[in-house]
Amino acid sequence: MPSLPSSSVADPTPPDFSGLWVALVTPFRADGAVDHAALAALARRLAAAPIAGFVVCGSTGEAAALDEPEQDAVLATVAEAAPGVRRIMGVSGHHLGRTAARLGSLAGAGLAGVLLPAPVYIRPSQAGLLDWFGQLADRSPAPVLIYDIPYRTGSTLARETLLALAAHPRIAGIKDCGGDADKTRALIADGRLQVLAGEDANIFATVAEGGAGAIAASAHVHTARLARVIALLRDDRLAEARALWQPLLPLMEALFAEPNPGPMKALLAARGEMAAVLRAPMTAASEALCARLQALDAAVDAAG
Ligand SMILES: O=C(O)C1=N[C@H](C(=O)O)C[C@H](O)C1
Repeated sequence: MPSLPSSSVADPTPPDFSGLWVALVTPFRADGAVDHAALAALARRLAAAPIAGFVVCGSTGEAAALDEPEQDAVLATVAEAAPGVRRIMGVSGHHLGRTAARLGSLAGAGLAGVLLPAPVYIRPSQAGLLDWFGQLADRSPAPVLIYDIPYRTGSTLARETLLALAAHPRIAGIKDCGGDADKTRALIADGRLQVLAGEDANIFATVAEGGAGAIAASAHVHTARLARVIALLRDDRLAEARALWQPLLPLMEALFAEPNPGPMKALLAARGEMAAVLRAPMTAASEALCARLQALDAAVDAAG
């Protein structure tokens, strides 16, 4: 196994990423511009729930369709609307120098962390992935969460690679969309990375097996309920957690029945919180799914 490049000095206190992080959508107006008023109102509403914080400009935030000034403006709006809530910023790319420079540009942003995926489109070797994350972590102004999402990046991070990266003092956790339960368990057993479920339907299993929490797009709705599920699981109160979780699952599955974040934006639009507008190539959810989402959303409320 290749070794890590040189790294920075360890943080004295390891950061705590446990709990529920909301992977924020970026609302757009009908003319396609970022709807900062809707974003601020959304951040204020969610800040009242017991969340760990926000993930800004992740895949749910349509970061790939935002230029850097827009991403900075989105981050600023969230920080201003909910100043007491921690923020993780998504940073992705496939050019090492430009991605490192982007990280450097966020130095004064007061971030709790950055969420870094593998370089998209390139499909490097495991040694190349180790180098990518190691070099970026060396230069990151905030603790790094590895975003393991092979179906978006095209690169699978092997268990050995992740365990090697866990030795880096700036790499604190993983958003786990890896689709490999054995790998998830090995990381939890190893204990150095905080494992956050990144697939909404896997939240229960991951946290029940010792994961620290979740980063979830579905957390825009029934937020307190989902946060409670995680808290109960972390407290070994399985039956109570299951009772709250089960009514959420059909809605969660429907929220990913079409490409995220179309369904979530449709539901938030039906609640009057924003327009159901996405930037190309993402598309709005179908009318049939919108109707189903509203029925499933009401069913969670009815479940009490
Ligand atoms: O943006 C995120 O973070 C999330 N992305 C996943 C995705 O790739 O669609 C879903 C998850 O709920 C949060």
